[in-house]
Parts: sequence; C-alpha cells; structure tokens
Amino acid sequence: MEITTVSCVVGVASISIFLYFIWRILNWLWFKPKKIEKFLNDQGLKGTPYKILYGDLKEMVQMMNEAKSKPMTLTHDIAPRASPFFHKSLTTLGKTCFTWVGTRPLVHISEPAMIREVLVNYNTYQKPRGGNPLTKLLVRGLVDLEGEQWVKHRKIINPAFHMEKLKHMIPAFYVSCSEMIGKWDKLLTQESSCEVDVWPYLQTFSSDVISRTAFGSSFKEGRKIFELQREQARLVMKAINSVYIPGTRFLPTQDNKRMKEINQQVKGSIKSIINKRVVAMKAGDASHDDLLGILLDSNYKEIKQKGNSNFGLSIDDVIEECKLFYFAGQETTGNMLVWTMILLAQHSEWQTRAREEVLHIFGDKKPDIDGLTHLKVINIIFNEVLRLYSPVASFRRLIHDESKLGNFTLPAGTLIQINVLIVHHDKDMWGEDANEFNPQRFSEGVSKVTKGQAAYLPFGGGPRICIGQNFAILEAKMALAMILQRFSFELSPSYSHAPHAMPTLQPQFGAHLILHKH
Ligand code: HEM
Repeated sequence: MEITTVSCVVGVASISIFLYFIWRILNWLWFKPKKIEKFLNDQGLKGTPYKILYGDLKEMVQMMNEAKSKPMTLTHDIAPRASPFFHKSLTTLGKTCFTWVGTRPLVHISEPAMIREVLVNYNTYQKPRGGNPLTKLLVRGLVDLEGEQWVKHRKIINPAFHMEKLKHMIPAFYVSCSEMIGKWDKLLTQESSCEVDVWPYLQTFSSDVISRTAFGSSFKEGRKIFELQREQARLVMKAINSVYIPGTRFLPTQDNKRMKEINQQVKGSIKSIINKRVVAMKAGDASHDDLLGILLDSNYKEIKQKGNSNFGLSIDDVIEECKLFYFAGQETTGNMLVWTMILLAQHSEWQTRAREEVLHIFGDKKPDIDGLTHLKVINIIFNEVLRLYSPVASFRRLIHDESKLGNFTLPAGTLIQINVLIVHHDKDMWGEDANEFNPQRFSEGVSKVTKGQAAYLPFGGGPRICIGQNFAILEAKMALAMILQRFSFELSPSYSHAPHAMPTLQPQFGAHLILHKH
C-alpha cells in the first residue's frame, strides 16, 4: 500500500516536472514572443510577425544569398544589396520598427535623438549577450566588456591610441605600405599600366600594419596569428548565422573542434610574445612604442599607482586585447581603403584633387605626421567614403530591464539595432543627393552637415566610440598618400560592383582597377 502511494507521488511529481518543462519550452518558443509582439504593436510599433524558433533568420539568410548571387549597377545606393532584409523591413514598416532574431525582438532605431540616447546611456544599452558562446572565441576584451571592467580596460588601453603615441607608429605604416607598393611596382615593370585586384593587397597591408604596430619586432609571429584569426572569423560568422541550441557548442563537430584548436594556438602564440616582452622589459631592453609595449607600460603604471595587481590587466586580459586589435582594426581599415580606391577610380576629379594636395604637401618625399594631419581634401574624401560605404554596417545593443526609449517602452531582453548604412543613406537626413559621392558636403566639418545630430556613425558614438579611429585614419592617410604619389587608377571593365556586409562591408568580387604608373 505504502509502496503504491510513494510510486503515485513520484509519478505525479515526474509528470508535473515534465509538464513544467514543456510549458517553459512553449513559453520560450511561442507565448512570450507573441506577448512581446502584441506589447510592441499596441504602442504603435510595426514589426514582422513572429515565426516560431527562427524569427526572421531564414528570410534574412535567403535575402542575403539572393542579393549575393549577382552584382548591382554602379550606384552608391547600396543598402538594398548590402543589408537587404533590414532595408526592406525599414522601408515597409517604418524607420523605427522591429524584426526577430530567433525568439528575441530586434528594434531598429533611426531617429538621431534615439540613437544618441542609446549610445550615451551605455550602462542601460549594453553589448548583446547570449547566442552561441563560441563567438566569444573571436571577440572579447574591451569591445565586449561592461561596467567597471570596461572602465578599467578602456583607461589602461587609451594611452596606446593617443596622438603622441601614434606618431611612433608612422614608420610601421610606411614600411607596410612600401611593401605593398613594391609589389604593384613589380607588376608594372614591363607595362606602364595593368589590371590589379587591389583588395587582397590592401587586406595584407592592413593586417601587416596591425602585426607591426601591435608586436613590433615580433611581427612575423603576429602574421601567423592573423591568419588563424581570419579562419576563426569565418567559422564564427557561420555559427552566428544559425540558430543556437544551448549545449551544442560541446558537440565534437568539425567546426567546434577547429574553433577551439585555433583559440588554443592563437592564445599560445600571443602568450609567448608577451612572455618574451616581459622578460625584455625586466632586462630594460624592450620596445615601448608598439601597442603591446604601451599596454604593458600603462598596465604597470596603473598597478603601481593603485598598489595592487587587481587594478591591472591579467596576462589573459592582455591576450584578449591583442586578439581584439586584429579583429577590430584590420578588416575595417582595409575596407575603408578599398572603397576609397574604388570611389576615386570612379570619380577621377576627386582623385586629381587628392593627388594635387599630396604632391603639394609632400612632393615625392616620405609622408610625415605633420603633413598627414594637414590633408584637408583627403579628410573630406574619407568622411564621404565612410558615410556611403561604412565598414561597420550596423551594430546592436541589449537591454536587461524594461526601459523607456523615446515614446516606447521596451521589454527586458529586447535587442536594439542601429543600421549605420541605412542612416548614412537617408535622404531626410542627407538631402536628395544622399546616394551621390560628394565629399564637399563635409567641407565645413561633420557637425555642420549633421547639425550636431547623431546621424554620422562610422565609428559608433558616445563613450564606447571606436578607440582606434585616429589610428585607422592615420594609417589610411599614409597609404592613400603613398599610392597617389606613384599611381593613378581607374575602374577596370572587369570590376563588378558588389558591396557585401559579411561581417564588414567588402567588395564581394574584389576591386579590379587599372593602375597607371606616374
Ligand atoms: C576604418 C576603421 C574602423 C572602423 C570603421 C571602426 C568602427 C568601429 C565601430 C562602429 C565601433 C563601435 C561598435 C559598437 O558601438 O558596437 C568600434 C569600436 C571599437 N573599435 Fe573600431 N573601427 C575601425 C578601426 C579600429 C582600429 C584600427 C582599432 C584598433 C586597432 C579598433 C578598435 C576598436 C575597439 C577596441 C572598439 C571597442 C571600443 C569600446 O567598446 O570601448 N577599431 N569600431
């Protein structure tokens, strides 16, 4: 009798637990997203209807693949190809609307006042969490931290990007660019002009710059790290574009195994560079001019000042920051340069103006820091390139608690997306010629043209603005000045216009230009 009662109780308890889990799964998969959908709709916010588990992921990937399948006509109206799903959603649902990333709502904001609110209040609007934890193998460090940890890291890393430190990186920019130009010179030994896909050269250039500026004399080891990080980025992008089922990262799939293997190798290599450097520092024999040297110095000062190593970065922290320099600084700057060359190849009048400025300031001499900071025409050209072909097409934030944004109340767990590329092409903001290449619009500075609004965001904004923007601009100025001193260029007939945002904005089929030697 007693045994029967016990079995009954166990049976009822098991059924209850089972039903509870079923309820939780159904709530996660269906009831909660539908409740949120109604909550947002009731506030007048339009959105795509929620689709179970995937949300809009399938349509997003399908539209991206379709856009990728063919090049576009040679215009700068690139958002429909580069961000097809978001462009369509914002066009049909309104500039403030919502879509779905799996079971999470993704609210798109485009009004400058709302954008500013999100960027300034960085403790409320945080970097997204969740999704596939394997992505953390690629991006951690400053870009991924919050609260006090972020403040601490930003303070220690900041000195590495001060102008007086960046000055010491000019020789590294010069050497890397000379190597690239040397290769182009070789291609042109027989002929006075030839067709070159400049994209792979610019990628190698910008990764070489990071290897040299991050690790100084150890830059060859840096190059190997970079190759591994590139492979990691491909695997991570694959993971991000699929729905993450919790726990699957532990499955011994080929991709999972490779991602972990790469992580070990990269960490091991950076650790060995750091260890060598720490030994050299103790012997008073280390370079203090590269990013690693400046970071270790700054860290040492912080620990000394506060009298406790808890206030500084650990070796693991330093490893993550070095990995981040590659991830954040290489592809973005390479993209900025490739689009600059493509646009100047198309708009020869601006190419001529830029060359005249370079020859006026430097003649055929090595560009120096003073001259580079005085390049005005090149400055407005870069502003316009970064507007039309912003390397970071969009970025996201996550709210952990219910929050008010503008007139809307957003539930906890909502993702927010700022579609930089779409904002940069908005005719209401930039005028009827929003899709034209017109660097002149920046002739009186960025704030004049945006009327001080948060509408120009190639480097983000607020306290979490890109820490490397001066580095990137200086590097790009050196490269463009040296290129213009030696070559003129135009689009090759084989160039196919295909801007593609995966993850940063790239020319999908390369950048085939005809180079002419001066
Ligand atoms: C043209 C080149 C570049 C572009 C367009 C660019 C763009 C951006 C953007 C849009 C953000 C903000 C992302 C967000 O708010 O979610 C950002 C952050 C960041 N960037 Fe860059 N970046 C460039 C070059 C660099 C370089 C050269 C480095 C370093 C070597 C770098 C390091 C970082 C870091 C560490 C952050 C995170 C800052 C923080 O959260 O405090 N970037 N970048």
